[in-house]
Amino acid sequence: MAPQDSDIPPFPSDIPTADIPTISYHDLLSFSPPALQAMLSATQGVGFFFLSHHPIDSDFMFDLADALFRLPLPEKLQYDMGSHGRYFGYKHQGASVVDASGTPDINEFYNIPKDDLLGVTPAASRLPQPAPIEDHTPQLQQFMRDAHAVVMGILRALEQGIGVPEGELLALHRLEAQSGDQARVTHAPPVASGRIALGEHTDYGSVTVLFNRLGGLQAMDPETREWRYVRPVPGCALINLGDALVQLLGRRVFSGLHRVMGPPGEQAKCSRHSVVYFARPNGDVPLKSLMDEEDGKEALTADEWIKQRATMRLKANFKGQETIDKYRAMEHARARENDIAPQVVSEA
Ligand SMILES: O=C(O)CCC(=O)C(=O)O
Ligand SMILES: [Fe+2]
Repeated sequence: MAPQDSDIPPFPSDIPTADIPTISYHDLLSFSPPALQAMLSATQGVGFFFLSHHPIDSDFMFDLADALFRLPLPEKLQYDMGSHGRYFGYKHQGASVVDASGTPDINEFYNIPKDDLLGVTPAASRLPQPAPIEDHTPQLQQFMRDAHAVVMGILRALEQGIGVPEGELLALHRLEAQSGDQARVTHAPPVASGRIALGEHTDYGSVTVLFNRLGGLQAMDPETREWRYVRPVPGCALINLGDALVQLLGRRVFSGLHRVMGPPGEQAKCSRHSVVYFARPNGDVPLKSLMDEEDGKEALTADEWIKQRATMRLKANFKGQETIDKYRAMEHARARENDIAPQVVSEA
């Protein structure tokens, strides 16, 4: 199935790639002014930054993904996310669409709930998990705690950089409170470089922590509106912000528009896994700006928002361009098209 690190063909050196800065986690934790400034420009521009010097071990998650996706399809379908009301479990290939005309996707993925793994959900309500997940429970718990801690570090740096009163964002993202946080593993079989494996989207939550070994991810350049491959940086996590956080911060930052294509060059021969931690606000948090006057509009809670966004691309709910347009404008590229400028952010 997916190749080991050592036998992955190199990412081609002759294709244009997205211009994504690398920022040290230590520098964000110490509020280094250049690091805060780099984070703000990235989250108001391309929407992504690489994070070096972080403590998260993601290697075992690639092995877990291999074991999980190798299970026979009928077994995976026992955990299908369509079978209960929560956005957790297995999404099979073709369950979502990648474009306005309804082309099916070629990614399968599996969402693992933070609340079930860390005991926030009462035992009787936890979802059953397949053996590869059960077998890795302690490591997964550690992965979730470490990824969540890194997200808290990023949120603290954003508070500092944007001028949110200290602790306000952190209080809405408590590890021990109910939320839609999840770890995700994905799998795409070898696909030609020009084919879309996962359609263009912004993430729904607060902060996404992504690990890639193979190319395939593309980010939209907000200036040129062109898609650019993201070259994975070994040892770094790739960070982007989601629409829930954009709303909490009154659009002072944006979520990066991205999609997954067949990997470039020689890498197109390989099966591809990615590993993700999606951090979201606690479920009952209303998604309205923490920093602006009340506009009197009823705000959705984080749980309501995630549910709407997460299910919009499932084939059963998808109504073409109408569905895509309804959830637009949190991302920079689209915001520019609609002439929404980022709000001014205080110098870090
Ligand atoms: O596979 C990747 O590199 C990105 C996956 C992604 O964008 C997602 O799962 O939301
Ligand atoms: Fe994504």
